[in-house]
Amino acid sequence: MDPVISLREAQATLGSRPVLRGIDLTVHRGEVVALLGANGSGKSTAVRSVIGQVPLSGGSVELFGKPLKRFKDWGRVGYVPQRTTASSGVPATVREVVASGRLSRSKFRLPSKADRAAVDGAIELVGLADRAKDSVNALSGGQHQRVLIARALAADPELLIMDEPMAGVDIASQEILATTLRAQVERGATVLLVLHELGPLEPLIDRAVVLRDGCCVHDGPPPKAVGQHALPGHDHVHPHSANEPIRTGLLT
Ligand SMILES: Nc1ncnc2c1ncn2[C@@H]1O[C@H](COP(=O)(O)OP(=O)(O)OP(=O)(O)O)[C@@H](O)[C@H]1O
Repeated sequence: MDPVISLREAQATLGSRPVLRGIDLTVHRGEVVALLGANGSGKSTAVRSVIGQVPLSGGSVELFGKPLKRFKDWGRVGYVPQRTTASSGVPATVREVVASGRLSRSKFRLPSKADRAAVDGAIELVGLADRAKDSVNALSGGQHQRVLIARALAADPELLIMDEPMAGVDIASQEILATTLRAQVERGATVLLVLHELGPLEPLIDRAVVLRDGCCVHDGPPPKAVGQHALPGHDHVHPHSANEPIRTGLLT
């Protein structure tokens, strides 16, 4: 098995708070792994440490078998940050934002025919072809999310890391994204997803890793949703106190 992500004994402190307290997370080539856990359990921090946005205070990260410090091949990695807007304050069209995701592949030369086709293909995949020339400022929250996903797909990444890609996306669009992701997996992509609910992605998930208070408490088959959490359309974030058992909606 060929590890694409290896996080070993990862520790991170934000402010004065220990947020990752010795996490092991390995994602092998071609696997689809869901990172689950209550609000504040450290999921975003874990994925941000994988791409070098959060420095580790202990432990190590490797990407494609290389220590993060020596990893330079960012065109192989697509990242969708936790819900944010695709707009940077500078007016940009959907196409321009998605094309920015191709820069790591096109090495800042003029875009080739293949670059343009990849950008168009990514926009098509997320169902925004008719909005390609619109300003991202004119999009809804869920459409922004789809632009960010298209931006990550534009470089044809071998590894896709997505932080709650379904947040705020309606069921119909979730189905579109599930189909998009299935196509990526079929072409051999490796995927790490932070999720609250597996929803339409459930059939794609090979393994689930559950965090609690910065520690890994489960690494294995995805837990089955039961009760109201299994209902289609169930999509809410649970308020969690530190002493409450984890109820991700998947474990109960
Ligand atoms: N920049 C920061 N400075 C200080 N503490 C932070 C910072 N970012 C996150 N934290 C804290 O780290 C903990 C983990 O945050 P993180 O965003 O990784 O959780 P999460 O599991 O992704 O949560 P959610 O499901 O709400 O997105 C939280 O307690 C949070 O308050």
